[in-house]
Order: sequence, then structure tokens, then C-alpha cells
Amino acid sequence: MLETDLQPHIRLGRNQSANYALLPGDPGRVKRIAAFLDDVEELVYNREFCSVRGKYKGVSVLIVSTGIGGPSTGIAVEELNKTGVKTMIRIGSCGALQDNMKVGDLVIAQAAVRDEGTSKTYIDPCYPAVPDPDVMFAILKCARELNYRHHCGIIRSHDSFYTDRENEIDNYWSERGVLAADMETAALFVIGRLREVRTASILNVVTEKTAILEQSINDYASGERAAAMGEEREIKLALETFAFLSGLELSST
Ligand SMILES: O=P(O)(O)O[C@H]1O[C@H](CO)[C@@H](O)[C@H]1O
Ligand SMILES: O=c1cc[nH]c(=O)[nH]1
Repeated sequence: MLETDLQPHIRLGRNQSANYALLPGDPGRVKRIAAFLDDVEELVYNREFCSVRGKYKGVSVLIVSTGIGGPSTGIAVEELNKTGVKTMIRIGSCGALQDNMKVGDLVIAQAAVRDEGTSKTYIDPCYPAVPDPDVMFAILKCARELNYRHHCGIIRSHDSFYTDRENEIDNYWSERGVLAADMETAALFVIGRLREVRTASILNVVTEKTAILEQSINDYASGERAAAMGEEREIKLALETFAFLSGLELSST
């Protein structure tokens, strides 16, 4: 491979790519996802972008961590698109904004409130942050078949964690029916749409609405059971979705 084929941040070229990619935020999640795959190849670990490739039910899948927030997610989406990835599903964690949501529940994002900066550098804030409908409906179908507890609706992507207004902001969006908060989905959806990449986002609830945020995220990082189960479920759900979509594509050719 020519050096110039390499993308500057993810450090991958076309010959290391795949049609489908899973995008966790945390590089530490990459190995845990790889445990679900066959023929695993460890590719590169540069900055926050840790990448592995493997096969799920015969379908080649790339896993690349995006790091925290919109800027590094935008870089990952742009560079992965240049290597030839055409479908990307985020496998993230989130904070619940509704009382009926428990740690380990899954959230399938139907749209994202663009309360972050990255997507605004691309296009007017009126432009919607939405997933690809075929990928989102495939995720919903697989979630029902797997009998995983899940919620589908609007989420909010944000840029801050520790401002003095976090509770007030969360309450504002909660009262308007927003399900959960993360930091990457809006950038993924907007940039994906603009670049004609199919995207979707599955989030694992790691903190309940009334919980203490720092404590819950510490519990998740320490491997707390319900949050770890939610993570395993979101991985399995995304991989089953890729297998389903790949089957559809093969049958239509
Ligand atoms: O677990 P990941 O995928 O990183 O997602 C969530 O966790 C981080 C904050 O703890 C943010 O990146 C947020 O979006
Ligand atoms: O409350 C939370 C928890 C995880 N990730 C977020 O972005 N917010």
C-alpha cells in the first residue's frame, strides 16, 4: 500500500477497510467488541482511534473508536468514508433522561438534538440529525427478535459534562420527551448524511435519570453487571443488523 493511501488520523487505508463499521466512543470497548468476531486482525491504535477488523457470520466488519465528542467523531466518519466504509453504527453509552429507563436498557436514536458544535461547522442548525431509515428499522427489527429491552426516540448530543447548568439542561430536554444524552450521535448523523454514508446509533444506558452521574460512570468503567450486559447487547444487536443488511444486499444483486 502507498503511504498516501493512509488516512492521517485513523491511519487506515482502503485495503484495511470494510463496508460496515462499528463506532464505539471508548477505545477500551474495541477489544470487547472484537471478542464477538472471527478472524480478528488488530490494525492500528493512533490517538483515540483504535481499529480492529474481523468477521461476523461471514460479514467483514471494522471496529474503530471515535473518542469522546463530535470533533474526533467527525474525523473518524470522514476518514472511514474515504477508505470505503458505507454503513456505520455507533455503539455508545448514554445518560437516561426519562424515569422509566434502567441501566442496561438500549436506546435506538430516531434523531438527535444538535446541542453540540461540530455539526454546526458543517451546516445550518435547522438541518436535522437523523439516521438512515433502513439501518434504523433493521436495528429495531433485530432488537425485537433478540427480545432486548429498548427505547426508540430522540436523543440529545452535547459538548459539556461539568458545567453548572447540567441539571437544568437535562430537565429542559427531559420535559420535552428527549430520551437520553450522549456526545457523538448528532455529528455522526449530520456528517453521514452529507457524505452519503448510512449511519445509526445504539446507546446503552449507564446512568439513570435520578442517579449520581459520576458514580454511575465509575460503575460502568469498573464493569458493573447491568451496564456490561447492556454493552454486550448493543454489540450483538449491531452485528446482527449488519448480518441482516448484508443478506438483503446479497439477495438484491
Ligand atoms: O461511551 P461512549 O461511546 O464514549 O459515549 C458516552 O460516554 C462518554 C462520556 O462518558 C461520551 O463519549 C458519551 O457520548
Ligand atoms: O449522562 C451522560 C452519560 C453518559 N454520556 C453522556 O453523554 N451523558
